Amino acid sequence: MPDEPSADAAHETYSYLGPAGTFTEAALAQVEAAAGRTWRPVNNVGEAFADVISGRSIAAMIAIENSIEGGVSATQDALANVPGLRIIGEYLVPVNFVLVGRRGTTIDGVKVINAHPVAYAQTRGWLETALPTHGHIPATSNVAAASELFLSSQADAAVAPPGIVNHYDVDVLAEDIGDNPNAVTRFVLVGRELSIPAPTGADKTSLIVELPDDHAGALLEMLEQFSTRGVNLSLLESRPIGDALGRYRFVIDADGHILDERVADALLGLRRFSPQVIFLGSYPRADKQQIEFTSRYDDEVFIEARDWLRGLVSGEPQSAEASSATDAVTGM
Ligand SMILES: O=C(O)C(=O)C[C@]1(C(=O)O)C=C[C@@H](O)C=C1
Repeated sequence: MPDEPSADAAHETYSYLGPAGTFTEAALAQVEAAAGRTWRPVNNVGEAFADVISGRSIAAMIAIENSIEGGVSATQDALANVPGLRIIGEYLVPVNFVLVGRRGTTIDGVKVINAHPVAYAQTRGWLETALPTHGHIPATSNVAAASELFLSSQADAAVAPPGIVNHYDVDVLAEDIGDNPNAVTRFVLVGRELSIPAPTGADKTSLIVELPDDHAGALLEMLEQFSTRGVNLSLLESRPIGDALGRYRFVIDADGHILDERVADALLGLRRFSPQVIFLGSYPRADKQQIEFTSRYDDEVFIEARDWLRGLVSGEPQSAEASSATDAVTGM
């Protein structure tokens, strides 16, 4: 089987949305373990995840959220539908864009533009003002948008990362065309490794959760699983499940790590409540911001409460000193 990658080769390979020069490649450049390894450019999220599942690559770097456009739906849907994937790290890349054309193109001659849909959404305001009658052809990545200008593309120009001039012989027709100069894209490194990185105190847990049969308050009940354990959410997005109109799953990022008692307890609550909970991983936050929560959700409070229950069940006499787990732990 000539196509079968050797275990060593897979161990050496990281997949990313290519070709070279994409923002995804810039995210992969932040991964220390990927330095000096093979970087395999792919055309879409499905191909990247197939590499990981088949063992061709040890991990894949994938865009998951943009500060302007929101969640990258192709990634969220693939994470919901491809079993066996785990997020092992997150990375942030500031994004801004230029408009480029083949040598000699002038901006007045631009009628049709190649652009990745997420990049197009981030430059739409500028394009609608500068080129109000333009047409748009979607591209598989920002760099592919520019490279296609040299194939049989109908487009006159492309939305691309500023570094594109290092890869292709193009004229820059306009700079800084992003609608928001502070735009950032969040990327995740996805692997198959089921062991969970140790907690750092600045972690995130990603989940996909379905609601039980349609009933009033179901979404509120799901959110209560977090709020009653003092767990803050940094992302909550709905995506259609796809089997019928009006059925949604929820993509969730919760502050904390599965080894934090309050997060583990929220997961137990979700598991009892929801017909499907997909655990995508607990991993260090890119911004390294420590998670803050009130002391009544400390690990020790959960542990003391469990010990108390165990004591009751095994017939131990109750201590009169503290009346609740929080009091016992905080000495209040
Ligand atoms: O085309 C690229 O450069 C990418 O890395 C892909 C991608 C994305 O998939 O969202 C990444 C960042 C930008 O926000 C737009 C496109």
